[in-house]
Amino acid sequence: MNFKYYVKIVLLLPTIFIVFINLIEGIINIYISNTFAKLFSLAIQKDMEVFICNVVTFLLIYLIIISGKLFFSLLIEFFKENRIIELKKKLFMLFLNNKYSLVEKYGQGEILNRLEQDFNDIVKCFYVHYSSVFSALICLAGYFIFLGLKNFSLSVIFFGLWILPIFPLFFTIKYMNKIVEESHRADDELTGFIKQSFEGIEVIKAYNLYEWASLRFLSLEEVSKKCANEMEKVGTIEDILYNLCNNIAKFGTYIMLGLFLYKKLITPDLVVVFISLFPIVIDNFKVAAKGFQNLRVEKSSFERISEILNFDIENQYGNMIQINEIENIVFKNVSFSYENYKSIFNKINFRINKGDKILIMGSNGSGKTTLLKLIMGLYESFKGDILINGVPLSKVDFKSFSKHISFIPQNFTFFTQDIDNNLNMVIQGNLEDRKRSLLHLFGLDDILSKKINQLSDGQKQKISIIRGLLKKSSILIIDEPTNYLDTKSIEILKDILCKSEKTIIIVSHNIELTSCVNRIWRIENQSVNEIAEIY
Ligand SMILES: Nc1ncnc2c1ncn2[C@@H]1O[C@H](COP(=O)(O)OP(=O)(O)OP(=O)(O)O)[C@@H](O)[C@H]1O
Repeated sequence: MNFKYYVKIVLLLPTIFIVFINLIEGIINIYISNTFAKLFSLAIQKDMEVFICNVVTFLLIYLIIISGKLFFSLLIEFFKENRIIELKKKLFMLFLNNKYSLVEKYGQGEILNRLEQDFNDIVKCFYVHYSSVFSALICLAGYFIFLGLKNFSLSVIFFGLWILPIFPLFFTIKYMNKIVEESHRADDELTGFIKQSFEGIEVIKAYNLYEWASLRFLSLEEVSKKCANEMEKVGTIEDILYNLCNNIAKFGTYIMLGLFLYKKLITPDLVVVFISLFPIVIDNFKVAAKGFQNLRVEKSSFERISEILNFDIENQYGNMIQINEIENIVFKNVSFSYENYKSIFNKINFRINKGDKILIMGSNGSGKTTLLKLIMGLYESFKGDILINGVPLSKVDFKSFSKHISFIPQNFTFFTQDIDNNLNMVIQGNLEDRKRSLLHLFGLDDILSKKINQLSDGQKQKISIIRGLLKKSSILIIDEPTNYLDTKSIEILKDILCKSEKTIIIVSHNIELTSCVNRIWRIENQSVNEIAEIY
């Protein structure tokens, strides 16, 4: 036979079978309800006490299930709200406490949204999972106490039949997991692209990228839709298999009940209870099995959150050695690479002494900024030793260390729109005069009335430099300060750096700055070479 037809028949068979079973079920239902009515009146007449007892116990099981579900939902809500706040707080504290690797690992900015979403998914999954397992267990317990004590082997046979429908779910779990993961990825990419487009709308307009952006959106949307379709397909197959097994179990139950009733092994009121319990047990098992399925899908989210919630800030960052003054910073055989990327530094060695003025040079991407961040103690995942006054970085209290460091980054990071606030937040004591004189020196006298986003890039760079100069610190670390500066401003900066008594580490391609440094380093081939030492 043609393979295609064969496949079609195999796929059609379950549907035909389900229609057939439903048909028979309908006929049986009419017959059973008819018979029940007769048997009931007989049962009530025969043993009213047993009948009432059975019905009350059955109602009790229902009550426990409903109140249990309510209890679980309240518990989870309580747990969720508290944990989400705890999660945010912990994240914030972790980032403040120099767990910089986390920022690098999960991406700045995105992490909070991502983790909160993960967390909500997990809580939802846990709620569904736990409350259904709870309901299924109560139901089963009631079932065995209620019926099992009267006829244990009979109860086991029915139990075996009733759990039959959940087996197909376990076969689809693996495939479903893969599709759900792909779907998450596709959704993330689509959302990321929309966000990028919003942020980069100027570029899209300036370069006339409407068509490209629309096409990119459509292609990402298509992938997203494809995943959603796949999920729906697997869901349908899952439903067909579930319904098939469900009907087989129902069919088997009815036949056996009829048989036992005929042989007088059970009483008619027990038959009613068996039939009423059937959908409760099966439905809860199904939801519980689905809960397991979701739990597996959410495993990676769960791991991410656990890593953060289980991180013991007190132990990790408590009892650290305080740094009162930085005498020297020593790198011994330090190697570093960003997670899963090729090595940036391979066994580098150097010593920075108090009062050194070091210029770091190197081609784009050679690792200059990375080296500055390593010196500032921002990364924890390096190999080798970084020693502050001879103390390993891992034992140094980060806050007491960073107090001595001032950093002028390559990009402009400001925390409020108010220029004066951005400067004042780093100032200790009364430095109003110094602030005014620096602003004057860089030609920014009337700037304080403006907002950050009203400044030109050169003016922003100057504010960033002034902020770095205003912080009371013994080490000044500067990353490419001259990108947007005019020649006059470069001269002013050079003059300030030359006169400064601070330890200065400066990354720059600007050769003019060499005149006021005593050491020049070049980064190449994953190593740091001292190319000049000037006394
Ligand atoms: N977060 C990161 N994850 C992975 N790789 C990174 C990350 N940050 C930087 N890199 C890579 O590390 C290398 C060094 O980057 P770094 O910014 O230190 O270079 P740089 O010498 O300062 O460059 P530039 O002169 O362009 O500013 C580059 O190849 C870069 O692609």
